[in-house]
Amino acid sequence: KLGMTVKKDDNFGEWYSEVVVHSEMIEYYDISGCYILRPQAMSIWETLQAFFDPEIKKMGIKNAYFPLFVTENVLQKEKDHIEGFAPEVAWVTKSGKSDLEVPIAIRPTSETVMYPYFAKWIRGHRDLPLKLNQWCNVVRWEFSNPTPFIRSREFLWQEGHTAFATKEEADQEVLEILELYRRVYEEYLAVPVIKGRKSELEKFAGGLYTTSVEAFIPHTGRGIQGATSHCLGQNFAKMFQINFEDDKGEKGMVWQNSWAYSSRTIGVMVMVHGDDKGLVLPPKVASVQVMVIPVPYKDADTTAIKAACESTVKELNTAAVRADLDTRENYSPGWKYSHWEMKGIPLRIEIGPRDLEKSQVRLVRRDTGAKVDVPMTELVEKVQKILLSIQENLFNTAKEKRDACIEKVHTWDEFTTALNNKKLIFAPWCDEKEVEEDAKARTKGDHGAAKTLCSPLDQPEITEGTVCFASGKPAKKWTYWGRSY
Ligand SMILES: O=C1CCCN[C@@H]1CCCn1cnc2cc(F)c(Cl)cc2c1=O
Ligand SMILES: [Mg+2]
Repeated sequence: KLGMTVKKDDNFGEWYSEVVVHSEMIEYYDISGCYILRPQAMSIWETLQAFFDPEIKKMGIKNAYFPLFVTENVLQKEKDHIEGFAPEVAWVTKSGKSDLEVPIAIRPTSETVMYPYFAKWIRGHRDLPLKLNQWCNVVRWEFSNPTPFIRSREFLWQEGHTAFATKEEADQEVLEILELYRRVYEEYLAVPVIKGRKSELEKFAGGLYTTSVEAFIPHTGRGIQGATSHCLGQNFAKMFQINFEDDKGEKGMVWQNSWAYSSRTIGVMVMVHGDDKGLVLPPKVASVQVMVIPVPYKDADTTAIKAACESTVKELNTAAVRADLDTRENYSPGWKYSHWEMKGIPLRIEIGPRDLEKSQVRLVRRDTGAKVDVPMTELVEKVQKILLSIQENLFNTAKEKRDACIEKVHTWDEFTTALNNKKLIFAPWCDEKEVEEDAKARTKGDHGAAKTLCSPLDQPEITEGTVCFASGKPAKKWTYWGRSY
């Protein structure tokens, strides 16, 4: 395989496409907007699932699996739920040569698939809370620029759908799930995110309120929604007649939530950490954390070197470090270094004749390129420490870069300047829908309009007299604004 040819600073879109393909995470497919997830990508997906699934089970959520297909009349159940989404619904209209009697939609999300059965299963308050999740794919036939992991016509996600007797229970779960999403990004993918609430304009129209974790890509100056946790209120309970008899014998409607993260998480990680050598994997999601490479010298004892590599891998694997070795003779050490750097392996171990003599190995970090010689007797402890340090360094570096992009503004002029400087804008806002709509209209351009990303749950104080940057009205919230994916 050729090396990287595009630099991250020169052409981000082409760089990104090259990284995901050359790191062997993605293979492009002959249907636009569809991508093959190769093992490295799938193993990251599985690692995140291995964290998230037990966590939601601890919260009493059970996995189920609902059909991929939904009938037209059920999908159309509620106009405002699918308002504007209709063009992206994919339909099955034939089987073999014959047309289907009634066209069948492929789920773009599963509210309308699930909620008729929630109505059937929920009768009394003893049937509550009902808390289901499914790990599945969904299809949205979008036409705006398809991007591997970030925007694809089919993607993997988990979608949680829960129903409670009281709003308080729903409100609490929304935030518990949001904290899990923060952990997926910050503890596993080493990507800093902001927990916040979506504006009335940006929220899920079918719900009561939407919370999200928002990431930011400094290179493009664009925000990206990382995951979302909605409180649906009783909107869907009304639509689908999901009510129950409470303990006083009265009929009440349930309070619902729905929440999701998707394979988009992987793309955000690539964008944030990748560099001009290719992918950079945080150790916690790296299927191989350490690659051991023999450095044979012309007359050196290659057998002894190979044996040392094998015992090094064995020792690391015994200590639950995911290590592998590359002893292929038809590739030079140099070729292997750039190959495994391209694949994002966090740590490389080189073992040559000099290392053998001194009973040491050379460790090379993928994040900083730093090299350190370590006595073989201290191998495991040093490798474990360095892997932790790489995980932390990736997060801290990403956080510093993200924070350096944050610009606090107070006026419209400061806002537009910051926007054109690709900043993540933090502004006092009157929280009025028309003002956001107006700001969007005024910032329309070939880079896309500015929009609210979220109002952080952790709100700074609004000092007396602070006015909205756009309308001049009294400010109600500090809100992050920017262009987004
Ligand atoms: O974001 C989540 C968490 C997990 C469950 N779903 C919600 C809302 C999804 C919004 N949404 C998003 N996209 C959609 C696309 C569509 F074609 C149709 Cl018909 C509906 C929707 C739609 O409702
Ligand atoms: Mg969409």
